[in-house]
Amino acid sequence: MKYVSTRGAAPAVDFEGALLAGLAPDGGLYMPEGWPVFSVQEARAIGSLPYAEAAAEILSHFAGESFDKADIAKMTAEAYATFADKDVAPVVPLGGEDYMLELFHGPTLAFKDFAMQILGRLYDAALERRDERRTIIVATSGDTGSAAIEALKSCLRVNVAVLFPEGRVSAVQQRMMTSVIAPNVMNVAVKGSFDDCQAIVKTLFADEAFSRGVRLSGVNSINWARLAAQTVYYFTAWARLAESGEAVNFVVPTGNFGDVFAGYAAKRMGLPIVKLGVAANANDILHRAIAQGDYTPGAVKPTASPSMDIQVASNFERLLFEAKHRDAKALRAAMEDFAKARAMKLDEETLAAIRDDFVSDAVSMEETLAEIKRHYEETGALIDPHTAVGRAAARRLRQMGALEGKIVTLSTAHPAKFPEAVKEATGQTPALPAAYADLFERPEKMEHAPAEPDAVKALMRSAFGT
Ligand SMILES: Cc1ncc(COP(=O)(O)O)c(C=O)c1O
Ligand SMILES: N[C@@H](CCOP(=O)(O)O)C(=O)O
Repeated sequence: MKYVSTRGAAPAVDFEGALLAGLAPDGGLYMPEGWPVFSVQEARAIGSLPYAEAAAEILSHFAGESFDKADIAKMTAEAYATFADKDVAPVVPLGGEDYMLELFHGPTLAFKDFAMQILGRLYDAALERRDERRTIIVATSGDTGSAAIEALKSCLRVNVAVLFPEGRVSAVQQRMMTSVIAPNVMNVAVKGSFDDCQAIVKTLFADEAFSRGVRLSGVNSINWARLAAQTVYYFTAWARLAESGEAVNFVVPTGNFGDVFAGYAAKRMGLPIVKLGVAANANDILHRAIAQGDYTPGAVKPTASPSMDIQVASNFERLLFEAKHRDAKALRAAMEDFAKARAMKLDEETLAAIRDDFVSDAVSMEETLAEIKRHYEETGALIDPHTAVGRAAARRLRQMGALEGKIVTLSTAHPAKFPEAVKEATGQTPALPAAYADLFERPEKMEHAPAEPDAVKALMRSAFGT
């Protein structure tokens, strides 16, 4: 299996090349040259396997010649043994045709662990056999950072620099990153938004001398291997629900458009999905893009669901690539115009292609808190604010008739990562799992930087001696 850049000006690479590169050298994102396609029977057989085996099956299709299936199976067995729930990604009925897919049972309590626990092991194996090192840069709005640190902190061949927006992640999220004190890990509190952090990452990739010098790599969802691993839970959830092979809907709380794009990939791989619901918070650029064709970022607004406080969503480029029939030249021009104008209007053909697969909604902060309260009163269970955005959107999309039949909402984080919002909504404080009981007694270590690439470069050079 080969991987091509969405901007068409970089050579195709194999899975290992895409994994270790993160971003393509032309600034584009790698995409599989073609989709592996399964019949409904095959999808059911894969989705009904124990989670780690389903993951090995799907990932081996993406990995091609890069990794042996047996090696991948060993990695997935180890990776998902770190999860607290025996089902790894349990599906919880909510009544009627509504379900929740719980994705927060991994070591850092958010869905990012599903892919990151695999990526750490793939990096280890690839760098060991190449006898190479990499410097990994991560932009985070709170969850990717801790998942990456947890997965990579004991990789001997990588250094990890994590950029997070100062004061814009929850206290638990921050501590889960900054309390890991290891020689190959550096946390940087950046004065700015997540978009500023993500823009610095892309600038450093584009800086050829720096990027080549430090052997830069990235494990944000720009990295195709992240999305490949995230397709798996769509298969296992569907197999549990669709007794007669019928199609179901998924509603996905969305920020960088990675998780919902993994759902789209699953659909392209033959999984019967009616629609994918994009649930945004007040940073509603993706809802405006899908509903009105207007992809124009505003200033990032702080909300009760901080991990989704994102305007420029990296993976939207992957969707545009597909919607424009993989016309990389046209997309490259569109992305260059977008970089200059900070606005993009989607043409009718592109919009129609997107609307074949997606519906969308945006949920305000008041609605998010009201949803946490409603869910608690109706079920006795606490949900985190990102999940609440998904549930509120799912209910509204059903009421409007935009979604019919079974709806699975992705529950993307543990409520204890966002105790302030949950308490405000319900008066209850969700308890952190035992592994984090002393989180606030642990020492913290972090650097501080303005939202400037040169400042981050200097910190990376001094921390890692590169
Ligand atoms: C808890 C949580 N939910 C939802 C999202 C949105 O996921 P994505 O960025 O893949 O759209 C994120 C991060 O972005 C997150 O951390
Ligand atoms: N919500 C994310 C933002 C980065 O997303 P990614 O999926 O591209 O890594 C976070 O928690 O950091």
